[in-house]
Amino acid sequence: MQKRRFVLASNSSRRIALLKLLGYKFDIIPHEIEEDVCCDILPSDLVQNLAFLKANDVAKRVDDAIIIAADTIISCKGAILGKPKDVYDAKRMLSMLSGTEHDVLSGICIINMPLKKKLLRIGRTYIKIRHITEEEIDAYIQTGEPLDKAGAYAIQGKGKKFIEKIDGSYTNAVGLPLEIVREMLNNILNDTNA
Ligand SMILES: Cc1cn([C@H]2C[C@H](O)[C@@H](COP(=O)(O)OP(=O)(O)OP(=O)(O)O)O2)c(=O)[nH]c1=O
Repeated sequence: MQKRRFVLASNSSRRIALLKLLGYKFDIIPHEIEEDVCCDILPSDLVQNLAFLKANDVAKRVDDAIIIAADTIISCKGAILGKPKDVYDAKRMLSMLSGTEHDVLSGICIINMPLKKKLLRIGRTYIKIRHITEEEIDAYIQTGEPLDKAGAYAIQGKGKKFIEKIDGSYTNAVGLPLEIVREMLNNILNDTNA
């Protein structure tokens, strides 16, 4: 049987670390997509579309492989939050999220190039954030942690102190729902033609 090559289309150190936990050997080829978090689309459609664009971007640059990509956004009171543009945007996001509840959505796309098949799934985690004072927001932004995270916080980092409640997959909030990815990869490996 032809040896399958797995590729993670990501630059995220968190996604790389999470995928390693599943025990698969994989190459890392960062996508080159400019993510545009627009608001005239359902959050669930947006996050899956972005995950597909990332996987498809790398699929154009490799021979037959199984490509995994993901995208994570925050959906809060009708607003969609991606990564902050700058420290001011990070402050806007954290002020909006302070004292509220919201969903973290991660879209997963796996392209099985040998079979020309595409799998799309979505993970959803409910998060409740306590009230955060302006001084705490400014101090948190100073750490730099918020600047490359959707919603300008990291549940797995210094941002954990703001989290009042988590309902659902922790790894989904970090950016790669392992339960879902494991199931998708098992489906692909069980696919007799793969
Ligand atoms: C909500 C939340 C997001 N994040 C991260 C996950 C993602 O890396 C990032 C959202 O940005 P994404 O655009 O999903 O991903 P990325 O640009 O970091 O990486 P790539 O597109 O190359 O795969 O926010 C956390 O690390 N912790 C959290 O609690």
